[in-house]
Amino acid sequence: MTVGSSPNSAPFPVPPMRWDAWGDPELAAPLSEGTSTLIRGMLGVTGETTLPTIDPATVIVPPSRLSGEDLAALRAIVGDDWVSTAAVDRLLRASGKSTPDLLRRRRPHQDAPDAVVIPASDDQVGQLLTWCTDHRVAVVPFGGGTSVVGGVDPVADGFGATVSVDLRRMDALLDLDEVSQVATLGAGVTGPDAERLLGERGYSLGHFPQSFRYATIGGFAVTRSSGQASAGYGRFDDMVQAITLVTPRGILQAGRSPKNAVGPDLRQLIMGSEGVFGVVTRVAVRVHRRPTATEYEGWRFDSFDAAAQAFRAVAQEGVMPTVMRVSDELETALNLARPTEIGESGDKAVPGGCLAITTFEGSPTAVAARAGVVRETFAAAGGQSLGPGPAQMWEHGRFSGPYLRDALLDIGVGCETLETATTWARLAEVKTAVTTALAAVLPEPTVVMCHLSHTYATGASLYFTVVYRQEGDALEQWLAAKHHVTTTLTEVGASITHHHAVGRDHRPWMSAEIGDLGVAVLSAVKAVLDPAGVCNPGKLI
Ligand SMILES: Cc1cc2nc3c(=O)[nH]c(=O)nc-3n(C[C@H](O)[C@H](O)[C@H](O)COP(=O)(O)OP(=O)(O)OC[C@H]3O[C@@H](n4cnc5c(N)ncnc54)[C@H](O)[C@@H]3O)c2cc1C
Repeated sequence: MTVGSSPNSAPFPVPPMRWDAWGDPELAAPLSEGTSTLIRGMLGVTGETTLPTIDPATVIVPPSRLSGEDLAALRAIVGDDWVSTAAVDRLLRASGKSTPDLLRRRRPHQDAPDAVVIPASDDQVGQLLTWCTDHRVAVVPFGGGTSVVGGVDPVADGFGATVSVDLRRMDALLDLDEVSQVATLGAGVTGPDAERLLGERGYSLGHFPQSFRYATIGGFAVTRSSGQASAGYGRFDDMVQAITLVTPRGILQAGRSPKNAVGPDLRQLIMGSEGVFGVVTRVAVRVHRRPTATEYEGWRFDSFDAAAQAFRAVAQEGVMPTVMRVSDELETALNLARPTEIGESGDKAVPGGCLAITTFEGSPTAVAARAGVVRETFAAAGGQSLGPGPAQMWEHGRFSGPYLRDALLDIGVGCETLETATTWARLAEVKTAVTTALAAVLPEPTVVMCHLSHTYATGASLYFTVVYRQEGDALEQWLAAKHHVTTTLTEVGASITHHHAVGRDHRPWMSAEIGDLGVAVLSAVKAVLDPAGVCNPGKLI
């Protein structure tokens, strides 16, 4: 079955998103001639990419393995209009958006779920899970499809077919408790819709991952996402008050008060479950009054080590900005904190040093007090204030970085990100280990840049961007590098992921991270909730 028309004219379109690249086609821009020449020269790229993009009309998607009777049964559950086997709909939900995903999208034969099914209620999700259990069909929950770890790949794993269960009809603000500042949102609400729905009532969620425009409340919860404002508002798993999971065995409802002592916290079991225990249909989250004041300040530090010490001092003092982020020397030199200026000659205000940015949101009094404490700590640690400009510019361009990756792939340059977390005591060692591991397996010169943007009292996440010359089979080249660097992370005792989650890609290292007993515990929970194993096979455990 060929796609035959643009995936963007699908019967069930996703928010404007290229099927074979990141984001809104309207916002994608090719690299300027100057930038392209600079990067190719820097990395020694001479030829064209080994994998050019392909015409969607020539893409071949296997026919659906579901029979007419199967589809009639699915339609009886969710309604006639909410089941599709159109190749375009299936293709739009066939993978996430990692670099390996985008490289696979440059091939004519594509794997895809056998149908897209869009339920509207807990009851419909429950009926779907029962039908899929009885008919040996795998279920892949789908939020925004922004997974970068193979989380939405249509893995059949011994089942007769796969269905993509898209949560987009669960898109409402179901409740807002203004006294407690807790909002209950449907799992399919996207980042912008959450801000719009809450904004109309004077509130904000404050969760802004770089995938904000597409990713959903359910996706944030089950991947334990961390947004750019994690310093001020916390990770998504810090915000969750209650969560509803529909499983093949029934509904698991967890959380009825901010904290309790009722045995292990089942909310934590559902968060991070990545669809393997069932489908999250709604989440109650802490929200904030919309800020009435915002302050921005950029800083220069002599080195990444000096900046990391300043960040540690701030986190351990406990008075945090809303956003706190620092680029290492290389990322600063290449302007990656301000993607709209990439390829220009680096930040002249921070020659040889590192650019840090802070923003503060809240009431004018709270903002002034927090900014004062942070300013004092940064200055004492050798930071030099650059005024509001750099932080405002970062905020302006903060969602545009991922578009660059597709432009780089088009000129034969590989680009991918990876992340980890460790303690402050091991931060420098882990940063060096990752950089060395990538340089050892990718062609010389490979550029490995790093930033800190999720900071805690006891440690931080390190986020790396890798840019390298593609050689041979571009997909195999990156998979080999990723394998080597993930193994290195386990060897140096750092986490295999801080917020990208496990999915299919990190699954082989789960025993190294949580031990065989840890994997057995999660498998036992799955056996209880999903005895037939239909929920997202091949992911997490
Ligand atoms: C360019 C880019 C930037 C990114 N930036 C960030 C970032 O800053 N911070 C961050 O944390 N992550 C980031 N990510 C990763 C990704 O956006 C997150 O993992 C996000 O939380 C996934 O949400 P989603 O709705 O798109 O989920 P999907 O990609 O649709 O699904 C992710 C996983 O969750 C499962 N799932 C989805 N919804 C449900 C549900 N309702 N019930 C049960 N299972 C479900 C899926 O089966 C899959 O296993 C980025 C990704 C990209 C491509």
